[in-house]
This record gives sequence, structure tokens and C-alpha cells, in this order.
Amino acid sequence: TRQCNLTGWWKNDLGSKMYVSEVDSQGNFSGEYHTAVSSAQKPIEPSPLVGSQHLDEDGQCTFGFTVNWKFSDSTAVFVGQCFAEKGEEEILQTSWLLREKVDSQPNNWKATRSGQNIFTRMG
Ligand SMILES: O=C(CCCC[C@@H]1SC[C@@H]2NC(=O)N[C@@H]21)Nc1ccc([N+](=O)[O-])cc1
Repeated sequence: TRQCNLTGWWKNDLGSKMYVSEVDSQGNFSGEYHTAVSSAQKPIEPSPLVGSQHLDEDGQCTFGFTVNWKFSDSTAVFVGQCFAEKGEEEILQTSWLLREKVDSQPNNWKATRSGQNIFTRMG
């Protein structure tokens, strides 16, 4: 297996795109997330992401990142693993939690959605 570096452009099964900037020596990175879907009342805008990945010697790196939506009072966190078998395209297998702001604690029960996304490299 090859070392999986997250730097670059990725697209997921929903058509969302994300750019991950360089990953520093501690495995930290930042970038931007262009979601293709939203249940917010405002138009979609690119939103910042920050995260960190393991830089394991075996290359199958686990990572996490947070997206702070600029157009919605909500936050998403993604966790996942990069699979990069020799000769095959890299994919990111992720699970996410999406938390919207609710106006009262009794509504807390309905504030978090979860799901999965698969990302592949663009271009
Ligand atoms: O709509 C939003 C902000 C955009 C979320 C995009 C999600 S992140 C997980 C999944 N993977 C993607 O690529 N895109 C989707 N926030 C929001 C707005 C309203 C409510 N709500 O419950 O009303 C909940 C969340």
C-alpha cells in the first residue's frame, strides 16, 4: 500500500467537492468544502474545513475534519480512512455527523443527522 496523502481535490457521491491543502508534519490540514446539497434556507457557499490525519507508515491513514458552514448555523464532522491500493484510484471512506443549531434543549433530540460519503480524487 502506498502512503495516502489527502492533499488535492476530492469529489463525493453527492457531487460535493473539497480541497485539502498541504498536510503538515503533525498531520494537520485545512481546506474548503463545496457541498452540492443543503437543507439550509440560504444559498450554498464554500466553507472552511480543518482536520488531521495519521501519517502511518503503512499508508492506510485515518483522518477527521470539521466543516464550519458559512451559510447555515450548523457544523459537520467527518471521520474516515483513505484506501490507496497500488494501481487503483484512491478513495476516502467517510462517516459524518451534521449538527444544526436548535432553539431549545427539548429540540436537541432532532439536531444531529448522520451518514456516509465516499470521495474519489478529481481530475
Ligand atoms: O445543510 C446544512 C449545511 C450543508 C450540509 C451538507 C452535508 S454535510 C454531510 C453531507 N455530505 C455532503 O457532501 N453534504 C452533506 N446544514 C443544515 C441545515 C439545516 C438543518 N436542519 O435540520 O434544518 C440541518 C443541517
